[in-house]
Amino acid sequence: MSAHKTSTSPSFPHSMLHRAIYSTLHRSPIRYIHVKMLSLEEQAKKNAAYKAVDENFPENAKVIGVGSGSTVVYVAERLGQLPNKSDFVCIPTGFQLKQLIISNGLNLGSIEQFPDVDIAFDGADECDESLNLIKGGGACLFQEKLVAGSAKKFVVVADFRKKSAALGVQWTKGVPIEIVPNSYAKVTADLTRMGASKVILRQGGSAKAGPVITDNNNFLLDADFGKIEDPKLLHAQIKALVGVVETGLFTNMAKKAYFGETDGAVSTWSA
Ligand SMILES: O=C[C@H](O)[C@H](O)[C@H](O)COP(=O)(O)O
Repeated sequence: MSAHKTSTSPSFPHSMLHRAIYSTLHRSPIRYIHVKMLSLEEQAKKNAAYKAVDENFPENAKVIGVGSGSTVVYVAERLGQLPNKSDFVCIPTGFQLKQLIISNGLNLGSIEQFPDVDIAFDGADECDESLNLIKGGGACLFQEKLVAGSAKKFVVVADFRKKSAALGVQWTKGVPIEIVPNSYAKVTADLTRMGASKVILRQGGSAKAGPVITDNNNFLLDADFGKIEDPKLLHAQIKALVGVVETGLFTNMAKKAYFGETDGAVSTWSA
């Protein structure tokens, strides 16, 4: 399935913004003004998120799914600016968004209370032109799939770095796989037999000694399969392993993807 692509002019070109602020500062007697500048990547995330919300928020929507990561921060921000924000509830996909929903003055709900989601917005670690995704770089893949799978429409928001010719090409950390903790040795061996060149039990690094624990009290494996020719088949094979809760391969789920570009434009891919 080939994707339909569009690109729109920037509504607020990044370089123009920089030039305007630079010249204002140099003409001003007050030289030391604190200006919050977004990096190119952050501005791209924000542009994509704002446009995705503006173009897709359904009229009279009551239940909105909001995923996890650094890009959906701007989705929550935009939702919080809507004049009708008291008319809908937002369903988070993890602890991070629960807090952001509250801090943006939005109504917080749960997927147990509201299993029929009108639309879900979420980021991605990698997206191909058929809108297959790798997700889970932030350890939230299970609840993300639960919410996206409950939504009438699933829209991806990302910056230019996430576009890829095929999964496993741009994102080289491996496919995130959520597993029941005591199955990690068995599932690691299974994945290696299936052809993974490297399987890593994700660690908390300097923030935590030992493995990352997901919001569902599970572990994560990152399994490197190189370039993934058939994401749907690979997902089915991994999912069939005893111990696997969910994979970070999202296939046939997203309807549209918004990418913030380096020049301030937003391009889209459609399924
Ligand atoms: O588990 C995390 C999620 O799948 C994120 O949506 C994904 O990692 C993308 O995050 P970001 O928007 O920070 O690139």
